[in-house]
Amino acid sequence: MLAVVPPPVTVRVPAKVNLHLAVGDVRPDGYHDLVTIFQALSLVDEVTVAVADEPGVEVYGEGADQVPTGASNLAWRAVQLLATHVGKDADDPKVRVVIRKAIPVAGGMAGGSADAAAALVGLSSLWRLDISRDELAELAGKLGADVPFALYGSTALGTGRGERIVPVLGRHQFHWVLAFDRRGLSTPDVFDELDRLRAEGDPPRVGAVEAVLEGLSSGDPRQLALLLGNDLQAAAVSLRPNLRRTLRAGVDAGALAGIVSGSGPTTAFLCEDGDTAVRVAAELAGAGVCRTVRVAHGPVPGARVIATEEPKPTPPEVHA
Ligand SMILES: C[C@](O)(CO)[C@H](O)COP(=O)(O)OP(=O)(O)OC[C@H]1O[C@@H](n2ccc(N)nc2=O)[C@H](O)[C@@H]1O
Ligand SMILES: Nc1ncnc2c1ncn2[C@@H]1O[C@H](COP(=O)(O)OP(=O)(O)OP(=O)(O)O)[C@@H](O)[C@H]1O
Repeated sequence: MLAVVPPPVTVRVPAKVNLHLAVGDVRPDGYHDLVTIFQALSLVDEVTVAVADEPGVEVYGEGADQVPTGASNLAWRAVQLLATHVGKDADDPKVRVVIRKAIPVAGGMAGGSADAAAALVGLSSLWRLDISRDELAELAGKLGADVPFALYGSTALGTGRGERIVPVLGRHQFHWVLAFDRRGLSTPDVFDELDRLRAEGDPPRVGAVEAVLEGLSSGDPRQLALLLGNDLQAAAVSLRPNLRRTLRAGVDAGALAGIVSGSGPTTAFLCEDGDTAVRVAAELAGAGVCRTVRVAHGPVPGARVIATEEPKPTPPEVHA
């Protein structure tokens, strides 16, 4: 009898921006305690997993040449972790992973984490596993602090290393412009720089998270704009002083506020509405302060299997 090979599974997974990122002291394990509000945006990677005799990873799209295709690829690490968890051979899982990237690499938007979350969801379907999202989230937390959020998407409060996720309810959409920088930034370097700045002085700290939750529930981008904040911003700007100019240029172009996204160097600009976002994007692209500009909205759902015929959204792209 012929064995039936299941068809490939494609998963769409969003980038994130941190609307609020409060960083505590460094812990004995080298991580920092965080209180953060994540929002998933309509800037997505697509990850396809397929049964294959020749295992491996292929990467296409935004920044593909900077992404490892070997054992250090986060999506491949997810394959191996899930294989071990369900008793398969992690060294020969008979899976091929194809990643189509739109999320900037080392951009502070959790692109690698998103791909890992997508691989977990895709394999659960390919291998027909009876595994809940909460069980997947347990595994996801072992891969990186940002991975569990990419499973859930929408808007959520993250605590611990950022891996403990509680959904934030809300039905309002917000409109963003994202400015990609010319080169990526290493997340550990940015946390180290914050520790250094704190040892030397008193870099700004964000306010209380409750105010941001209220701003979100109001649905008023003007109110939310006043409350956006990121403790890592001073460190990212210290390592990349050009970000100061980018942040200024976005606000000059008509955004309500701009912040560094996570550990940067991507900057995210909150706009009044979708039309304003397109105008701000065009002006920012013309200002020559960044590599590429994208328009996005959020919140959007987390990693989910898509029908193969579902068209990929193509956010307006403007090259600076
Ligand atoms: C900056 C954020 O994107 C905000 O959401 C995340 O905190 C980073 O999450 P991530 O990239 O998934 O981080 P991981 O891959 O788990 O950790 C990479 C490195 O970042 C630093 N790190 C990360 C998360 C955290 N809460 N404290 C840290 O100090 C540590 O040096 C760690 O070794
Ligand atoms: N699938 C992947 N996609 C992107 N980068 C990957 C992937 N797997 C491994 N990496 C490595 O991880 C590094 C960080 O990439 P990533 O895009 O996740 O950063 P980031 O968006 O700044 O992450 P975060 O916001 O979670 O800190 C890259 O420099 C790359 O070498």
